[in-house]
Amino acid sequence: MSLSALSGPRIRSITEAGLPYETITVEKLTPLIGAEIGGADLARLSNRQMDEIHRALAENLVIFFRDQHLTQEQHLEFGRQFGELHLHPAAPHEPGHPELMIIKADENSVRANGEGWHSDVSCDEEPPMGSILYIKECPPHGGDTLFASMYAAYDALSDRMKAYLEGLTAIHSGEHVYRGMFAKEGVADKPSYPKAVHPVVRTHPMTGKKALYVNRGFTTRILGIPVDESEGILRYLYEHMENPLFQCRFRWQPNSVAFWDNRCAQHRAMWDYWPQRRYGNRVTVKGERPV
Ligand SMILES: O=C(O)CCC(=O)C(=O)O
Ligand SMILES: [Fe+2]
Repeated sequence: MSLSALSGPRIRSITEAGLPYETITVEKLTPLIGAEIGGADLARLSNRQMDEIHRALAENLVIFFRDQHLTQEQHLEFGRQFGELHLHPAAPHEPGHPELMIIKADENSVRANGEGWHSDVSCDEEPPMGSILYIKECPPHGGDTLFASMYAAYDALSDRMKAYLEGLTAIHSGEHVYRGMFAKEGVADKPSYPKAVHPVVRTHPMTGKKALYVNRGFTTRILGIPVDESEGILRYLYEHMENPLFQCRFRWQPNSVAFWDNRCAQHRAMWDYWPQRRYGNRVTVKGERPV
């Protein structure tokens, strides 16, 4: 994301925190994370609604919309209003639309997308800022998605642990995640997958708040400490961040949309509905190098 994208309406919307919303409704799922937004048709948004959606995302980390009827183009266009779109390094996409990732599980699946806790594509040098998942078909129950606040997980660490983590960096690797993952969907493997080094604690560029930034999916090793120490610390941090106190859980209906901020939230999809089918598309917005 360019620096100019961080000025103007985005900054203004954050500074309005605490004021009532005028053009949308915002119903929190929990005090710390998640809110359902009403009164917004994502295919037709006023500038004021866009500002308020920005602000609702910054305040709630993940926001949900019901009963949306978007064409593929409208889904992409909604994403573009938040920045350039990200191309997934491995996952299948809709024909003719490389930015429209397919999220699908049915009776033939041996896996589903996002079954473990992760932040999307954190193995990229510049991991995506946000992901906009539009589920079109889902079972009557099951297939929920869990989200966890990495601000809350960071805040709840002891001062000693915060001091210890300060300045540490970790390797995030896509290799073990993506190699062979989409073979069944007919996607050939690439020669290599992204790998990056990111700070263990990052500062959110819009809110200025600190968030834990290691995840079970991609983070393989904290640098600058012995391997066994890295394993021990990562194991502790993963257990810590999976405390239900930091989470919300979204129950999908057909035509729901979830928009999460990968910089401060992790998520995990529940594949508890086999052999039923769940289908949708994800549009992913590019982000910046974590600092
Ligand atoms: O299917 C879901 O609920 C989430 C899957 C996932 O991890 C993603 O779309 O990034
Ligand atoms: Fe994901």
